[in-house]
Amino acid sequence: MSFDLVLFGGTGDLAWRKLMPALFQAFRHGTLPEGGRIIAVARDDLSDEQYRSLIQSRFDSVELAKRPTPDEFARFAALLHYLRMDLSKTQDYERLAEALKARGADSVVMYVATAPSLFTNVCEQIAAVGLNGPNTRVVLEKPLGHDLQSNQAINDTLRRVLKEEQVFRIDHYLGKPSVQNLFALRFGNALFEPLWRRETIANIQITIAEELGVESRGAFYDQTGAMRDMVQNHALQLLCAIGMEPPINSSANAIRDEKLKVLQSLKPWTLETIGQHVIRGQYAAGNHQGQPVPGYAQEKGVAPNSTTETFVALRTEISNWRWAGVPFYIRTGKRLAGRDAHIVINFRPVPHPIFKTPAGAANRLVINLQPKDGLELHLMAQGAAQHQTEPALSQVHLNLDFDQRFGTERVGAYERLLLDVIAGRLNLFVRSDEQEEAWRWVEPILQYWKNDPAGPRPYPAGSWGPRAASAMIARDGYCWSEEM
Ligand SMILES: NC(=O)C1=CN([C@@H]2O[C@H](COP(=O)(O)OP(=O)(O)OC[C@H]3O[C@@H](n4cnc5c(N)ncnc54)[C@H](OP(=O)(O)O)[C@@H]3O)[C@@H](O)[C@H]2O)C=CC1
Ligand SMILES: O=C1O[C@H](COP(=O)(O)O)[C@@H](O)[C@H](O)[C@H]1O
Repeated sequence: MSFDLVLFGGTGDLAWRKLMPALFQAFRHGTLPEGGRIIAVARDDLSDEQYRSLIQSRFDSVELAKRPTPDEFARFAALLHYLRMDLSKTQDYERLAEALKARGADSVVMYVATAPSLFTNVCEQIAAVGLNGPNTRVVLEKPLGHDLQSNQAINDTLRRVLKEEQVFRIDHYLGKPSVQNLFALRFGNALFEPLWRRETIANIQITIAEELGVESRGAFYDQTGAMRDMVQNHALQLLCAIGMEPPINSSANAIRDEKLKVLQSLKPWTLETIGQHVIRGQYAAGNHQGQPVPGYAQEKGVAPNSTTETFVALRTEISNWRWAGVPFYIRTGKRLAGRDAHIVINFRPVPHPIFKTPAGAANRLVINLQPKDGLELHLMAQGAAQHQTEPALSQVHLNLDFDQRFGTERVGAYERLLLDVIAGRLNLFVRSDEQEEAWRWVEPILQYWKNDPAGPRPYPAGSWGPRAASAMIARDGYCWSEEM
């Protein structure tokens, strides 16, 4: 099957850091279909050879195991081409159309890795030159819009020029092997299903902690913040994977239908619940791996008086029969104490204890997403022979390490997602209604913050966020995983 992959934004940060390394890995693994052509598009005046040299030099900063040998790069480079285009100019799309139509590949993937402000224009222009036929797939990066209204406007444009099944909205968390294992855990095993409900589960915690700050993306991030950057998409997708009903089959729409229902069932916000259950923070100067680091407001591209949040912790509920009354906590932030994404399922304690147990002890399933990838099941056990009249139990855990079991060379998120787009598989992409529902749910919080003079709470870089996040969960009688 021949394909053309047009990479709008071919000289940008995402293309260098994520997409090219992922395409090379697919090439190395022999999974990139034969007969492919990758056409990078940007405004610089470059020849194919100059573009290939640029890409080759960028591979020097890729970890050694993922770096091509000269021979591998020479073969990979033969797929790379460059087309100079200004995406705001109609006439430039004619040249693209000529290049693509002359070849007539079986499928054409348009990966729009440029500023979000160009998304709708690119899609309209593609259609205007007749490149929106059934063999075209358009990949759109996040963020798709800034709020519900702008997201709906983008989706309206997309609907006018493309069919929903031609649109691949990326959420790269769905491409992570650890997140796919979450679906495998729930829907490939019968063991947990009877326990996966309000009667047995006390609360669920989703943490996506980042150790890094905003790096070189300060100007972008300052307009975005953690709610739009991480909660509206990645964190809510994880919540859907945990909370959804088993889909009727593994088709994209069956999975998306169930995720949509979870989003529609999220407890609506009131001013009172936002005030009590949503904590926003911003990192102040602190430490990163023993070295002092500046606060967020001192980062390049960030306004010195910025009120953008770099941390969010919140409590919500899924209002349906399975989950009514079970708190779901979400927490994400930059410059936290470690890079650690995991989900904790805290089961209820035994109803009638006959053993002495550590305070607050109960079964717990920890789903490690990154950097560890695996499962930990925490159980109670009696250790060495006991002579007390009242036997005491301690906590032990079964530990399943997927990196050890399957190796760390598993297909990475962008590699998997790119291969899926080329093959036309939509399962790991987000449908417009899901995305709109997620925006609808975060919207009242964004509005509330606009009028909240208090601003985000400072937290020292290298900590676990503002103390108010611990106080919020403590009001329910629980604590975050690192305090357990
Ligand atoms: N970088 C990241 O880690 C992530 C990025 N994203 C999203 O990916 C997208 C790209 O981000 P990123 O790579 O960081 O952005 P960059 O600013 O680094 O790159 C933008 C790219 O678009 C090109 N471009 C901009 N304007 C035009 C134009 N008018 N005509 C032709 N090309 C143009 C630029 O080339 P030139 O200006 O030379 O023409 C460049 O290649 C954004 O939507 C971002 O939100 C999402 C998740 C993570
Ligand atoms: O989408 C984004 O994700 C990254 C975190 O991704 P990860 O795969 O490294 O966990 C985040 O740093 C970035 O701000 C956000 O735009």
